[in-house]
Amino acid sequence: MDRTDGVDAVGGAGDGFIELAGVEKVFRVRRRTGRGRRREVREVRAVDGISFRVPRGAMVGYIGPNGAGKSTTIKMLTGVLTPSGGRIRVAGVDPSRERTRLARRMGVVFGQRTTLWWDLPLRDSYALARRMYRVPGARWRENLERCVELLELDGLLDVPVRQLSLGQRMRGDIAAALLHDPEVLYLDEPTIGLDVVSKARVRSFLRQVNAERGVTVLLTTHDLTDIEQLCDRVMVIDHGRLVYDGSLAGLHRVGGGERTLVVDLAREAPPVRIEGARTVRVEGPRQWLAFPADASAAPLVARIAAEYSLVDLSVREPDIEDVIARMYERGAAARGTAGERAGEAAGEVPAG
Ligand SMILES: Nc1ncnc2c1ncn2[C@@H]1O[C@H](COP(=O)(O)OP(=O)(O)OP(=O)(O)O)[C@@H](O)[C@H]1O
Repeated sequence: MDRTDGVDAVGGAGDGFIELAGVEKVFRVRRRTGRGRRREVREVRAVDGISFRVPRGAMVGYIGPNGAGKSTTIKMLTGVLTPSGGRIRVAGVDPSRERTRLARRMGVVFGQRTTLWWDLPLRDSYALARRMYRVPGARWRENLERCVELLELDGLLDVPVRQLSLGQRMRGDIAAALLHDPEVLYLDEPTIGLDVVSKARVRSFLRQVNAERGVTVLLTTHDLTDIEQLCDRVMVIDHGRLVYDGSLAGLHRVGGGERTLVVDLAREAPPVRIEGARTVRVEGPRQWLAFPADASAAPLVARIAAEYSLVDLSVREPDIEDVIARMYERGAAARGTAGERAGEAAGEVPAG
């Protein structure tokens, strides 16, 4: 398999701005069971020996099914949780030991929760954060202006957070995470529940922040389009273990899934017949065409446009759950730890 440009192979050499070596997190859950209401302690291995390195300035996807251990990893990276085993370094610092020192250097967005003050307008939330991080006034104003412009927050700064739509609130949260010039940004489902337009805005902003300021970004998402549009590298976690580290195209190759091209024609037509795709659904002028997930949609679009009158189109990524299930079916999720595979030349390694 070919190595992805700019990708730091798992456990390989390079500037590991974020470094995890054999990291584990075990939760002990107490519950009362049976008639006697006996107390039982159950162990949940949320993260089970994960190793990877992310170089400074990279934008990396961290994906997996529900309960895989993504949020737990992010909480350990931010220092909110202490690992049960292994070692974490972010910019050379142990996050759980020096959480406050690191807090100034990182931004965090949890898509399902806001870090903003619910009853305050965005502007006041930002002013409070500015005092907390002690950012010089001129720098703060410059950052705020840039975020307001790129995230289209103008007109929203004086609205109390609870009155904002989900998309507006998310953009407000992303700005809040960046106003103190962090070197690293952790995003946990930043596009969850957003409409297409808001998703596009958020993605374009993240691309700019990464390119212009060199902010290192670790992104968890259920939407593979986020990964496709933002990340050269994706890591897949399942049951607390890293099962893949490489490019999205490589993941599709080992997962062997299909993407769907949704086309809107000018009028109803019989199922489209073109080479490289098969029509799986027709509803009025809209048709769904499945094609191999590691293939490009561009030639298909060109073929359809040449023969049909095309009004609109979009590409849908397969579900993460399906991709991972197929990886296991095909035996592509290899045994052995990610660290052990460091010697292998591939950037696209099914790890496991
Ligand atoms: N504080 C906790 N106490 C006990 N178990 C926990 C705790 N936090 C997480 N877990 C368990 O650890 C496992 C991993 O959870 P985690 O939230 O990290 O997964 P996730 O990949 O982020 O999932 P999702 O996509 O659903 O948010 C799950 O089985 C979860 O129930």
